[in-house]
Amino acid sequence: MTGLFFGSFNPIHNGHLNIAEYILQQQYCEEIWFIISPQNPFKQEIHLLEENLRLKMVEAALNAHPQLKACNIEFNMPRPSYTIDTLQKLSNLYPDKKFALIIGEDNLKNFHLWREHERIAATYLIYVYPRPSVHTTNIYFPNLVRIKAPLSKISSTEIRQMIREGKDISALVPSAALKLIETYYL
Ligand SMILES: Nc1ncnc2c1ncn2[C@@H]1O[C@H](COP(=O)(O)OP(=O)(O)OP(=O)(O)O)[C@@H](O)[C@H]1O
Ligand SMILES: O=C(O)c1ccc[n+]([C@@H]2O[C@H](COP(=O)([O-])O)[C@@H](O)[C@H]2O)c1
Repeated sequence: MTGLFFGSFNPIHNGHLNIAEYILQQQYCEEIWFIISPQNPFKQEIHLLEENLRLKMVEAALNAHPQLKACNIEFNMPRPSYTIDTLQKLSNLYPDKKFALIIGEDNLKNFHLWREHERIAATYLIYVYPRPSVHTTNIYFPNLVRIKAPLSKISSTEIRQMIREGKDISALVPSAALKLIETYYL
């Protein structure tokens, strides 16, 4: 199984990396592709760093992890980035691969608002990683797999804020991407 970890990664942080490592360690997937979305349909463009810079940070962070790859397939696709379109494109390009989605619980909460969410849920396994302060126990569908894993409070929003305030973020982001992150967000 190839896990598709969709995200803005603005910037990538240790929460993301811990999720991916846990999913590999528990053998839910053999490899995970980080799909950098230029424009989440629900996020304001103004808050997003240019996608090529976000990609560079993800590549730096994943460099030492052979089972984790950065993927820029959405860079040449229409905006905003609708996940159903990317899933279809990837399934056409890689007919022999089995894909599953990986999302945080905050995204599960809004999943019913995603374009063609019923088709996504009918076609792909969806691994949901728990997120603090988000409660979605009322949501159920057959392809939903809840990962029972340690919670992480880290968010990209908090990291951007800390950089603006001159605080030390080194414990929160992958060390291989630290310099790039500090440079791009200062
Ligand atoms: N600490 C976390 N715990 C669980 N899931 C997370 C965590 N951080 C991010 N995710 C999930 O990873 C995916 C990509 O996240 P994203 O790039 O939006 O990071 P974020 O920290 O949520 O960013 P922002 O604070 O800018 O919204 C999403 O599905 C999100 O739910
Ligand atoms: O397809 C949709 O309708 C849709 C709606 C909201 C979010 N998404 C995708 O969900 C992913 C998670 O986004 P984010 O910003 O929380 O990391 C990202 O790839 C978005 O493009 C997709």
